[in-house]
Amino acid sequence: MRLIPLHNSAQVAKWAAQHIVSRIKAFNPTAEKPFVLGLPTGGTPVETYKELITMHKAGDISFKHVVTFNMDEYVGLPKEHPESYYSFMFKHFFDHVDIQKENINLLNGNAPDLAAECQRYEDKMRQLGGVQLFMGGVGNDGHIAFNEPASSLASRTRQQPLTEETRVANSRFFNNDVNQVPKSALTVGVATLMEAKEVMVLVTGRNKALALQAAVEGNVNHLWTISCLQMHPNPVMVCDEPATMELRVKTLRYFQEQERESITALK
Ligand SMILES: N[C@@H]1[C@@H](O)[C@H](O)[C@@H](COP(=O)(O)O)O[C@@H]1O
Repeated sequence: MRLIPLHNSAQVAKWAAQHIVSRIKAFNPTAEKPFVLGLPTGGTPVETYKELITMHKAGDISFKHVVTFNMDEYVGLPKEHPESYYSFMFKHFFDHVDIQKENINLLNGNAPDLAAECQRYEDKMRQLGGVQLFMGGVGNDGHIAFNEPASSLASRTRQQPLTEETRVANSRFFNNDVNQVPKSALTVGVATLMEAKEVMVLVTGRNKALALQAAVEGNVNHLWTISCLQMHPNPVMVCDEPATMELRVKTLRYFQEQERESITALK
């Protein structure tokens, strides 16, 4: 596992955006061979999307041959609702870059057959040769995408009930009214994420410190689904200082030493 310990969330956004851009460039995508990028929502990645937009506007990167798959979507929330993940993605990213509309994939939380919708999503990812890089965030309780505690580590894309903790955390986007937060979501599974060539998770803020500890120092455990990354061949966690508060000094020093070059290379 790589852990990139940075000072603040602005640096996390910069590092993550530069990493995505360098992966896309190295892949050299074309219409026939697009780069498949997995994307999250939430407060954490907003700054990274801003950095990507800045780099795009500066002419550093094109998303023309990038195909995206979002991690999750609420069930039953109209897609035009300002807090649907569909609306989020257009507002914070898609509307500002040159991605082609037909290359955008989001789960439809209003599909008449939700199981079929999840299968369609899995099939489409596979047809495109799988995800090259999946970016994610993490919930306070260590969930990745909407793989809530005790999700099977072999789970695939499916409907998942949301825990009270997650609904309370996300009520900040719904006028602080937990009753407005949908009770379930469609989410890619842990096993779906594990098939991506690389998984990059952004972890910022003191409230993510226990999740980061579980991911890096804990055992692989379905109660902290983020810990699945320990079994992934190519995971990278990018974090700020407050998120490292629960790590052992020795753990943190190890990664600071290990990643010195990549940290100093940050422009
Ligand atoms: N389904 C999303 C996750 O994908 C996200 O990682 C998490 C943390 O969000 P935030 O970045 O707002 O803390 O929230 C939601 O539950």
